[in-house]
Amino acid sequence: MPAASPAPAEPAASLRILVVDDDEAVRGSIAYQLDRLGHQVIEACDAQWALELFDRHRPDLVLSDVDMPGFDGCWLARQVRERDQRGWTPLIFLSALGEATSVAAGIAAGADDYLLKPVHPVVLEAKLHAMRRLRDMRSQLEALSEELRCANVELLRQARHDGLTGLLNRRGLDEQLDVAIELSRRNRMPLTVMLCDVDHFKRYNDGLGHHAGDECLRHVGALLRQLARRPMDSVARYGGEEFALVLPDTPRAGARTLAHAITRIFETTALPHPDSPVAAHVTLSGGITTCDPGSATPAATLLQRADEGLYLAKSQGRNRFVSL
Ligand SMILES: Nc1nc2c(ncn2[C@@H]2O[C@H](COP(=O)(O)OP(=O)(O)OP(=O)(O)O)[C@@H](O)[C@H]2O)c(=O)[nH]1
Repeated sequence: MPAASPAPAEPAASLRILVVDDDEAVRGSIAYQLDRLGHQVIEACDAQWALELFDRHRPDLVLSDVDMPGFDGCWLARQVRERDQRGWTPLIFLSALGEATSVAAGIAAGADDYLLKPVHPVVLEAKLHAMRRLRDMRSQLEALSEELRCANVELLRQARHDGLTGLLNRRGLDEQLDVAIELSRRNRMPLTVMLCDVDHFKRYNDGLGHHAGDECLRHVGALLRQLARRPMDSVARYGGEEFALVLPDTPRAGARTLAHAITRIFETTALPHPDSPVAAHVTLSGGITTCDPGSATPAATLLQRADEGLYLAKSQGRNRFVSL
């Protein structure tokens, strides 16, 4: 019975292969075989030159002799693995040294396979297919881990932002506030915190429906963002219809100016409020507190003072800001 011929290998996608051998005839013969299989070949006659070419071309695969003058294949394998820490380049040793200890040392140095020279062309082709499969798996893994990384970044972003307005949520603001307090202490800058609340928002919802209420909150958020637009300013939806602003390097006078601008922009935008005893448009009440340069007042104290100011603004007739 005729010997079964090897199963035809799937066509190999072109690989960039670094061939390292000090024997020009051996190197040329391997390069010729690889070239015929459609691969792109880079040749090096010693380990040091191979490493330079590896850095320059980042090949898909390294085929290297082990016993070479100067640095040997094991040295090359170790260097490649060191440079490869974020990825993985398959490396196969082609050697005339077939003792078990040589094979073990080659694999320990970082090789993925160890073939005895001369290598049968069919065996070499089969090994290339195996390495290509591994390379493709690695690419898929890399793509997957990049997807996961992006998903994690998005999850972190969502954990700190409010879905309705796109502003920071309470958690995001608390973090920003801690950073702002520390910065204000170190740089001896004043720090202002404002809490604002939409006046008679229950009536707004009751009159126009929750959907319109949501739209109104988006609008309020956008207006506040528009005014508090310094790079270090933070605007957050702090809860239901309550918004918070953290304004580093903002003294009392600056805070008053901003509060005035907020009241004015709601007047000029005049978003109708059909059932507000305060005005025909949506209005805000707010509490303001400013800590003096370097005082490092705790976050809870600042928020409590701003909340007391807000309570006073509500009780004094709404549509105003009270600074404490
Ligand atoms: N549409 C909508 N309404 C919300 C949301 N979160 C909270 N609210 C509503 O906001 C209203 C807040 O009502 P209150 O706390 O009584 O305050 P208010 O009516 O604004 O009255 P004052 O603050 O005293 O001026 C409630 O009706 C909540 O249901 C939201 O995400 N969307």
